[in-house]
Amino acid sequence: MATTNLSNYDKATIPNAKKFRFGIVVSEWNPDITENLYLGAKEAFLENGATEENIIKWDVPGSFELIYGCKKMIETQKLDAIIAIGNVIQGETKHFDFVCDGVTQGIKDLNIKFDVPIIFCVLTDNTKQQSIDRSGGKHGNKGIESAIAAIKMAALREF
Ligand SMILES: Nc1c(NC[C@H](O)[C@H](O)[C@H](O)CO)[nH]c(=O)[nH]c1=O
Ligand SMILES: CC(=O)[C@@H](O)COP(=O)(O)O
Repeated sequence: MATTNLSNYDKATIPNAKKFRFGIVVSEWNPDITENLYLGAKEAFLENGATEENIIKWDVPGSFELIYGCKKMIETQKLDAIIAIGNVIQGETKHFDFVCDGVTQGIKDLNIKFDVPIIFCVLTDNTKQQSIDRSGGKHGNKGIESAIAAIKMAALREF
């Protein structure tokens, strides 16, 4: 099955992020993965003109808590876009299915309810290796891709 890697982007096609303020909510489950996703996103923001003081990071216990964390961030911070970062890896039970579906639906609902785009950067993988490959490995870094999406959506939000 094809795996799309958008981590290598043409900077000339990305709006300058200097005037935007971004939030990043990061799940503490699988921190080796989520921290790499966060660092990829932060570096991409900075590379495209964002400033350190305009990148707000909050940590939450797990991917399911990304929903409340993003909601609270929207309600208390003045932001142009948010990235929700998590990594859910299949275990022995159906809990994987419920966490993945719950966070997907929750983030979708927030995108509908509020006027701040939330980018879905939750890796939902069968194996740890799949997560490694997508957080700075052979399939790129989904954190970078999410930051580019956040910049584009922040620009779109201005219309
Ligand atoms: N198994 C994983 C979880 N599970 C925890 C849930 O996200 C949540 O924190 C708990 O159900 C309490 O509400 N979370 C991940 O992010 N990744 C996993 O692999
Ligand atoms: C996605 C999860 O919550 C999962 O990693 C927990 O593992 P298990 O299904 O073996 O309890």
